[in-house]
Amino acid sequence: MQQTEGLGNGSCSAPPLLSVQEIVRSDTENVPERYIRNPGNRPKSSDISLVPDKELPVIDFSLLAKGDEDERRKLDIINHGADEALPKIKTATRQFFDLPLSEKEKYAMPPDHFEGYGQEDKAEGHKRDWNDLLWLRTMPPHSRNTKYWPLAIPGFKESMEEYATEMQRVSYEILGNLSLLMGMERDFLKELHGEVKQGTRMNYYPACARPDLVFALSPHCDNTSLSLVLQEDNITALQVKHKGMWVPVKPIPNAMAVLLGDVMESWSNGKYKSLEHRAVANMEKPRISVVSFVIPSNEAELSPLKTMVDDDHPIIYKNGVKYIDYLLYKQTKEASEDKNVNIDYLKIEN
Ligand SMILES: O=C(O)CCC(=O)C(=O)O
Ligand SMILES: [Fe+2]
Repeated sequence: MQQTEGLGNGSCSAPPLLSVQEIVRSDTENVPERYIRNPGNRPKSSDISLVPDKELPVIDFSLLAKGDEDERRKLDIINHGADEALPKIKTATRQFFDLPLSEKEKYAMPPDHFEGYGQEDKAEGHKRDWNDLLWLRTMPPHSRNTKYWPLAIPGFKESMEEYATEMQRVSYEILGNLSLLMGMERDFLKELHGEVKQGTRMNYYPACARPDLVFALSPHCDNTSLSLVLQEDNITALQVKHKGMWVPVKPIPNAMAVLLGDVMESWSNGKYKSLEHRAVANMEKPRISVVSFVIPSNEAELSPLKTMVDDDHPIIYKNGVKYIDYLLYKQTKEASEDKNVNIDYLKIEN
């Protein structure tokens, strides 16, 4: 089996660029050792082609925006009004990954950085995901690092700007509704973020000859307040953990999945759980996804809201953990341990 890992430009100082897309380009059967999970940590064969047996809740955003109580607290969202932005960002994502490696390399993620083109950081000896990505800071506009933006692709900038604006609008509406659900004023959660940051992650998962041996994306929780996942139509690959079982999230064309993250679990004193999720690979065709992350400022405090704590709901999450401290802890752990680090760091018991 040919090993195509570490596609560098040959110079000693440049870090090797890893790309699963390049691995399968020359040999579609190739699954290098570093991607093969140890037995016991593989997707169960029956989990790879999970057929949704029940419908996940679908939020009609137009009802949510009108203040409809029943629409609050659901999972997939439709009628969000971003109908033009979504297909455009999918096209832009495909166009980026279709570029030759020599072009994509121009946007390569430097070592120990999360922004740019590459793969998620994993320490030596730890298994990699069957995933290449482009991670960009997208909001606020002054945070954009355009050296990582593939501006040579016609229309990329406009598509990304439109998508970023639309995702910000949708996120604020969701945060507003969650604030009301938690007994606070509409603007409360948004303001708790400090300056609200938005990151966009474009994912590419090539077809894989052995989806039973790899994870497209390891099980994880997002370190966000919430994440909006735009999926490829017609491929069911995203799975969420519900009552100990992996449940597939069947894509609804032009809808997004809303995943609450660790920050919301802490703010809600555990009422709204950070959703564990993962993606499985498939043999037939490549898949893309685009994720919009809602991220608090470094100084934002992760403490349960006063309205979420009473005699029946004693405080179980710490007060006053700075977002940056939590993030650094989680990043160090995730890179050095081949497992999902859960939210325990934020719990008082720990
Ligand atoms: O590709 C997907 O469906 C999920 C992506 C995801 O969870 C992430 O990028 O954090
Ligand atoms: Fe995620």
